[in-house]
Amino acid sequence: MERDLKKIPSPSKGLLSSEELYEYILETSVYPREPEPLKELRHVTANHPRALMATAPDAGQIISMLLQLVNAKNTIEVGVFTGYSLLLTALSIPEDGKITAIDMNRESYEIGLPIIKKAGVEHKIDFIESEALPALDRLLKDPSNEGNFDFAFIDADKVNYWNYHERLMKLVKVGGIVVYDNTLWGGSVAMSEEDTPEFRKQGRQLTIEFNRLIAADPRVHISLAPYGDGITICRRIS
Ligand SMILES: C[S@@+](CC[C@H](N)C(=O)[O-])C[C@H]1O[C@@H](n2cnc3c(N)ncnc32)[C@H](O)[C@@H]1O
Repeated sequence: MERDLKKIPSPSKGLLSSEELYEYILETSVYPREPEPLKELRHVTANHPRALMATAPDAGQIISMLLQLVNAKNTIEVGVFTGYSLLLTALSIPEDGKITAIDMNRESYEIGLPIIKKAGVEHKIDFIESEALPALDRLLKDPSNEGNFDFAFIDADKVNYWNYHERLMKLVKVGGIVVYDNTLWGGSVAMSEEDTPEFRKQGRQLTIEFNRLIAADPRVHISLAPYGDGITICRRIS
């Protein structure tokens, strides 16, 4: 029997006023337009014990639109997991586009890889199994990489977001876009310390600090948008 992949639950990260409202957005606007390979990858990832790590489909939809709006061809991804955001990037950039995808865990990438191959987009991906900071520093050692990227998506360890940002301000061209995931951290950024569940406390502090720094950074225009777990869209302006 054919599975109805539209029905796989994507848990709300709690930012909207009700689960029903989030479901409404997914059911009316996201799932009907989600490419089949992405549905399949979302389904495969749903069985993973850390399935919640995957980029939310509604965030994916706007990221795909941004990629196409800026005609992104050469992109960076930090934090691949099973590859939802990676596959959506690969499906959104042209045939000769390239994604430098960095994750220290190749095992999870391999869960999604058969679907990426079946979708015919593996040739666009250069997967680097590494800690992200040294990998970005290696890219920066080659001067031809400076300003050579049109787009970057960052979805890894929050403790390094500002370190990634400093490197991306050299790698991504002026006019290019950098998107940071989880910048509302389950809504905890607006909670008091006492009301914040223990497991969210450290991420909350790191996210608040990152949001403060990026809001004061004159090198970028920004928009913190409540898709998924919150995404901050930056456009490099200098
Ligand atoms: C939230 S998940 C990424 C989700 C992914 N964007 C998706 O759509 O499924 C975070 C990923 O970052 C990776 N990661 C965490 N810290 C890292 C680091 N310092 N260097 C490289 N990868 C890291 C983890 O291995 C994990 O796969």
